[in-house]
Amino acid sequence: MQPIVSVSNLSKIYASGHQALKRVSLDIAPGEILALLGPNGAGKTTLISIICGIVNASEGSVTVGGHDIVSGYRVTRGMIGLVPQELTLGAFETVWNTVNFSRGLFGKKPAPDYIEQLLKTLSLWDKKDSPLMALSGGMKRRVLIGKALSHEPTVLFLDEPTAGVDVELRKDMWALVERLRKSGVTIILTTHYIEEAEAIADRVGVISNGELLLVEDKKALMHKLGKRQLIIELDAPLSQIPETLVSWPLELSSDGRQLTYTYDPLNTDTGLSELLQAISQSGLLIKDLQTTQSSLEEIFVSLVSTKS
Ligand SMILES: Nc1ncnc2c1ncn2[C@@H]1O[C@H](COP(=O)(O)OP(=O)(O)OP(=O)(O)O)[C@@H](O)[C@H]1O
Repeated sequence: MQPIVSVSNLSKIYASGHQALKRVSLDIAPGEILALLGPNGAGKTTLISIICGIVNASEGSVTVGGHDIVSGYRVTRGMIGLVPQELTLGAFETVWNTVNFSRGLFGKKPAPDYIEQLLKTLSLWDKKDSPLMALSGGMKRRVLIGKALSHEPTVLFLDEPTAGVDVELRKDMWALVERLRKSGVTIILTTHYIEEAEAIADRVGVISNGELLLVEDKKALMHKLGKRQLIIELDAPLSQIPETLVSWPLELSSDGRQLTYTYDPLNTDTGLSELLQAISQSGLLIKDLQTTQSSLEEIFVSLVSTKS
């Protein structure tokens, strides 16, 4: 399938001499949710800003829907909706007027039915006549999304959509992103929150120091890089690991009640059966067993730290 957004060898050196992007290449498939994950200053906003035509690239090229973003700026900008990081809204205008006005800026004919549907999707319909200053922070964020979607773009960029938002609202936002995807919009979001990428993305891109370290299917990434641990809770505490088990890479907890065995779930031979047999042969009684999978956060931290 042809990518909806294609970024090729993109570099950006700001006038200050700072290189914010280093030869980034990335294809985004129609209808996917891609999360760009990276620490402060990694280059996420710079990447989005170039694709949206707000910042010029120093090198490389980008196409949106097959059109070059420089020579075909009007077409590509019309295909894109951008929700910026900051809340930049007037105070006295109503929700209805704000969103309709944004549509007009793209030279689109009024479409009250579409805007009504959009405001309903965003749970803003009952606020359509409210002035923006009367809205909560979460509602204002949704108005920004409404503005970004007012001209019916096919690609939506969300720059840190849930920064500074409480947990409940964050979950609402995730549900909203899923609803938007179902309506056929491709979504690219930047985030510092690993759990956000874990919760909603199909693919995850990790940016650090202007470099795209990887872009991978979220599940495959967690599967590939994730280690699993078997935690064995013992019936009685141990002061040390018994002789018969010292050849196993086991860790004993400080209270002597837990043994932890770390293994690679992708290995055909995880050693689990043999380990459990050896434990039973050594006379230890097992009270409980549990396994844990390392999270995207651990994977992310280890990736970024090995590269810096
Ligand atoms: N106009 C500019 N002039 C000079 N340097 C800039 C400019 N804009 C951004 N930078 C620098 O480029 C780097 C990347 O910034 P960018 O805003 O793209 O990062 P980010 O990943 O979006 O960070 P954050 O998560 O904090 O928003 C940073 O070091 C930043 O200071």
